[in-house]
Amino acid sequence: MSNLYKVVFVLGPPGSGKGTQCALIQKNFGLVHLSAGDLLREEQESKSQYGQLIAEHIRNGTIVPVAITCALLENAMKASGDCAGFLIDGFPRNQDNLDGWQKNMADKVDVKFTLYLSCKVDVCVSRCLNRKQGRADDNEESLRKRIHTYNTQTYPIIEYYEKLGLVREVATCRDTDEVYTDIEKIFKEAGF
Ligand SMILES: Nc1ncnc2c1ncn2[C@@H]1O[C@H](COP(=O)(O)OP(=O)(O)O)[C@@H](O)[C@H]1O
Ligand SMILES: Nc1ccn([C@H]2C[C@H](O)[C@@H](COP(=O)(O)OP(=O)(O)O)O2)c(=O)n1
Ligand SMILES: [Mg+2]
Repeated sequence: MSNLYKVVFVLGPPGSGKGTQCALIQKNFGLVHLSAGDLLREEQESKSQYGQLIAEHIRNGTIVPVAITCALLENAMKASGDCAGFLIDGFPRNQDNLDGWQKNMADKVDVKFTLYLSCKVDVCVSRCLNRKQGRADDNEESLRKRIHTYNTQTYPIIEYYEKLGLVREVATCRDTDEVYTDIEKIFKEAGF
């Protein structure tokens, strides 16, 4: 048991605060934050053979095939050395992600729970439009597609983990520090 990687998945709509809260959890609990979206953007910017495919999925708000994303996550986990565990942000985002993860990673990890950051769509959209990170997908058209993908493909994954009793939900339409106070309790209760 002890040499399995501890994993917490972090899911929620675009702009719900996954990256913001993961940075705080990483700092205070020593878990390593791995954002699937960030890893895909880095892969796209390197001279990857998948660069164009990744760019198209990001702009269209659709989900990159799991073989690419899961390999990036596994490589990042192997490269990170000893840590309290991993916060896997923005994954698994659809059934293909989940199937690929179960096939390749299920016997190497101990999934503790899924942190579900819930937030109203209008708040999420306005946060993304004001994010100012120069992202190709923080525009109204891409956001409409990303929200559609979230509702039709990602939310069912949250429901899957809910049925297993593995979802911890935190409402994020509040100040960052109020949200984090609730998250901190959840991680303490889980023994981190
Ligand atoms: N609780 C909050 N209140 C107000 N703004 C927030 C809050 N959490 C995050 N933000 C801002 O909203 C934007 C999206 O947050 P981010 O953490 O990147 O979300 P996600 O990774 O879920 O898309 C960022 O500009 C961030 O600074
Ligand atoms: N598991 C994943 C995660 C992200 N992606 C792609 C498609 C997503 O719309 C983009 C951006 O994801 P990211 O998690 O960075 O976006 P948000 O933080 O939710 O705003 O990356 C993916 O294809 N597969
Ligand atoms: Mg993010």
